[in-house]
Amino acid sequence: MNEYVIGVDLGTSAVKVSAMDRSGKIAAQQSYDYPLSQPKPGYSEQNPQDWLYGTTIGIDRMILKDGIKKEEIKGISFSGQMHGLVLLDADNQVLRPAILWNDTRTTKQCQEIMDKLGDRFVDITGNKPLEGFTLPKLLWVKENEPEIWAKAKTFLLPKDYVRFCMTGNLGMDYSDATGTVLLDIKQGQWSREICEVFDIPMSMCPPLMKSVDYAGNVSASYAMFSGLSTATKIYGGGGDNACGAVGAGILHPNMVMSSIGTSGVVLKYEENADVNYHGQIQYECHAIPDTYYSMGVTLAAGHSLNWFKHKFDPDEDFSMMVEKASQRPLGANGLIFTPYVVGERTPYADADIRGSFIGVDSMQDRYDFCRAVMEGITFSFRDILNIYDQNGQEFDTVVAIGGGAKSDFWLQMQADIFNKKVVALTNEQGPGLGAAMIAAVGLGWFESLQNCAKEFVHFGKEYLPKPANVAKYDELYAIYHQVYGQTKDLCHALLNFRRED
Ligand SMILES: Nc1ncnc2c1ncn2[C@@H]1O[C@H](COP(=O)(O)OP(=O)(O)O)[C@@H](O)[C@H]1O
Ligand SMILES: O=C(CO)[C@@H](O)[C@H](O)COP(=O)(O)O
Repeated sequence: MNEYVIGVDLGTSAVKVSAMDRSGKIAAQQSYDYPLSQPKPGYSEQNPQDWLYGTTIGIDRMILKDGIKKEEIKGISFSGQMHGLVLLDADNQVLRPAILWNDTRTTKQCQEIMDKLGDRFVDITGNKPLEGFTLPKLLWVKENEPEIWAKAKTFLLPKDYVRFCMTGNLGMDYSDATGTVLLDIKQGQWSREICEVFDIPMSMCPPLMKSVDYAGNVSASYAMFSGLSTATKIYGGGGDNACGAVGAGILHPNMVMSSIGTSGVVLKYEENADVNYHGQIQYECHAIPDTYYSMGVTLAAGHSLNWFKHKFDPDEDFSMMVEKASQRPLGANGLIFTPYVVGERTPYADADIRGSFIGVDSMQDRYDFCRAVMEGITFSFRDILNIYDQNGQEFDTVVAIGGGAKSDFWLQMQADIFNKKVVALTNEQGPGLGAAMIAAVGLGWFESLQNCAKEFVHFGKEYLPKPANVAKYDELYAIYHQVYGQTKDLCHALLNFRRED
């Protein structure tokens, strides 16, 4: 009989499920899209039931279409979009739509956190409070929806909700728990001090577990709903960037991951909890027990390109649009784009900044605009790499994952803009692969994630920087880098104008 582990990658645009055999070979992959609701500027919500249905349909399609037998599914684990707030009542029913990582309604609550705890907050959590994180969202609900807050008994993150529906057991792993900014990162416990200062009952915080910990078997009720077997074991899983790093083989400090998903991430493996970036970038527990990672986040990386495609080029296939953009000259005929279409996180923690096209000329066409969008997203990653440079952090290889890594052209652009070697995986599904690896280690197929990586992670093509392009991009980046400072006041004024309506 074949034996498989399934990695569930619960993304923002879709859930992607991957079944891997013991040798790390992909046996089947399915995905299922779900909607994102943005009812007001800065709001971003999803319905947790959509995640559950999407995941179940994805796994069922593997059984029905790809010939995977339910008895062959030995273990399942998760990679989840981080920070999103799922509130449950005393009967563990969902109280309101989930407020997602890219929702920026909580500027006031972030300010309140800094006013009350300041640097002490960064000491405890390793992070500054930013709009995307979970604690400010809890405080927002408490202040703005007191009737919902009164009923709230537990909070979970997106993938924890799906795991709960599968097993009937509540829990959260450390890698995702750091992203709530309620975890004391050095002690590895929920912070009593933060809970007390903000009057959050400790009982709302779910039990903590390691990513590779056993979380329960498929429950009888979920087996009935999904057709899965109750013999299948479920493991904790991790935040999508921790899982992406595992799946991308980022297991040493000399390697960096770049991920172009809905968000964009530049991530570095860190060996201990003491490295201090003073909240300039995020600091999180890794899915690998007792290790950490740091990362900077572009709020709208793939989302900017997706936005551009759907609004201005809806009928064209994604790959074709990108292919035509690759034929436009480097620098898109003098057009620069800043990807702040939903605000920004790193290096500018600014929920009210918005994107710009600078240098619009009547000779440019839509593919110049598309190319400028891709270049602008990649420049925003260079802004994050600069923070590592300023902190004296050295690395020589960038492993690229996410939907953006499907494009050869974008991978070469990353090498040219970063002036580093960029390596792709043979399969761009890094987070799903990381989640499957967590299940494989949980089941005892491998002693550690590092050992599993030797079998499961396969690097593909390498992209080396082309010196002529590096020089041109250096020149362009110097201009890009000024756009934030020069458009900030204008963007804030325009957003205030919208808010007056
Ligand atoms: N063929 C392609 N070439 C370049 N970028 C692509 C392509 N297909 C998708 N993308 C980008 O990848 C993004 C989705 O990445 P993905 O990792 O699947 O996101 P998430 O995990 O957040 O749901 C899209 O928004 C788009 O910008
Ligand atoms: O907010 C963060 C990390 O802090 C995001 O990276 C989310 O975790 C969403 O990821 P994708 O849907 O883009 O993969």
